[in-house]
Amino acid sequence: MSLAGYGKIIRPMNAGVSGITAGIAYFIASGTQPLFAALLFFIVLVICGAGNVLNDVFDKEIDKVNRPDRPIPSGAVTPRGAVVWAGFLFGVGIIAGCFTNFWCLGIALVNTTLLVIYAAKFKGIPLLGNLSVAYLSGSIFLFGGFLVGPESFLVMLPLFAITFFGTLARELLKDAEDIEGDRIGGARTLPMRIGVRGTAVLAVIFVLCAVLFSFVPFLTWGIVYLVLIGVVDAFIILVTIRALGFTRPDELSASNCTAYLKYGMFAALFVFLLMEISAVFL
Ligand SMILES: CC(C)=CCC/C(C)=C/CC/C(C)=C/CC/C(C)=C/COC[C@H](O)COP(=O)(O)O
Ligand SMILES: CC(C)=CCC/C(C)=C/CC/C(C)=C/CC/C(C)=C/COP(=O)(O)OP(=O)(O)O
Ligand SMILES: [Mg+2]
Repeated sequence: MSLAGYGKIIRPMNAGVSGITAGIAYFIASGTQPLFAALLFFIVLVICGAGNVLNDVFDKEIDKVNRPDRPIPSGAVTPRGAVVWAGFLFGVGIIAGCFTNFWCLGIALVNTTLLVIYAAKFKGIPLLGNLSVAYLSGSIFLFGGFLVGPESFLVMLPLFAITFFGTLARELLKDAEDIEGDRIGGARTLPMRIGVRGTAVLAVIFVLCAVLFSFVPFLTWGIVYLVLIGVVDAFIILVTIRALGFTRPDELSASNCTAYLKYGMFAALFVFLLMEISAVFL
């Protein structure tokens, strides 16, 4: 057992970027209090981290095949220790959520419940697991906006849609990479039914939906945003179209398409941040 393992198992990059996303959403919704943004960052960091930990607990058999280097299959963290760690993080996140408002606390409770159900059940149900993670990612924008108030919903909706469809595409491609391990672990995923190529076609369709929604914020942020997000969109489309050329999970894994797609998603978040900074300071 290692303390580093308890840090690694929360997937600090994903949890940290998810937390930063909540802060960006708060300022996009016209929030002005940095302390509130920090509170949102912290809540998403610990709840997302808890979800990642619990995911690895339920995936320990699958990860022995797909990701043997992860903390639980590698022995750095025991399953029991991970369950306690996830419970602690969820508890801290919900308690911190009590210092927000009714809407944010509601989302925190719903997302905590969904993360548990996803790890235990939905992940093994074709498409339902993917839709759950896509909603969870998109909900970060709603969560950040709702601290300003429910009137932010329409402003955050396009950002929710961009994130929902972008994450949905990536989740499907990740499942296409993991077909062998998921089959051993007893999970039933959409790529098992439609194959790698069919999954890539769906991923391209969902990425194109995300790209279409990514043009909506042009109405607020103007031509500079359109140029920057256009470059990011082009990268994301090219990376996803590349997946069409593969028919086997190992080919798709070796291409690093899902990693590049994540970097493209992070680049999109950076464009949102840049636009918000320029709107406030320039
Ligand atoms: C077309 C376009 C502009 C798309 C961009 C969509 C967008 C802004 C996505 C941001 C998504 C987001 C909030 C990401 C935060 C961190 C993250 C990757 C969350 C989802 O993680 C679930 C995933 O299954 C974790 O897997 P892995 O990364 O392999 O550990
Ligand atoms: C808005 C609030 C309060 C919380 C939401 C915070 C979250 C969870 C946002 C992002 C979505 C996310 C990171 C979900 C975590 C669950 C997860 C790790 C899904 C992927 O699991 P698998 O399908 O097993 O794939 P892996 O191979 O990566 O384990
Ligand atoms: Mg997993």
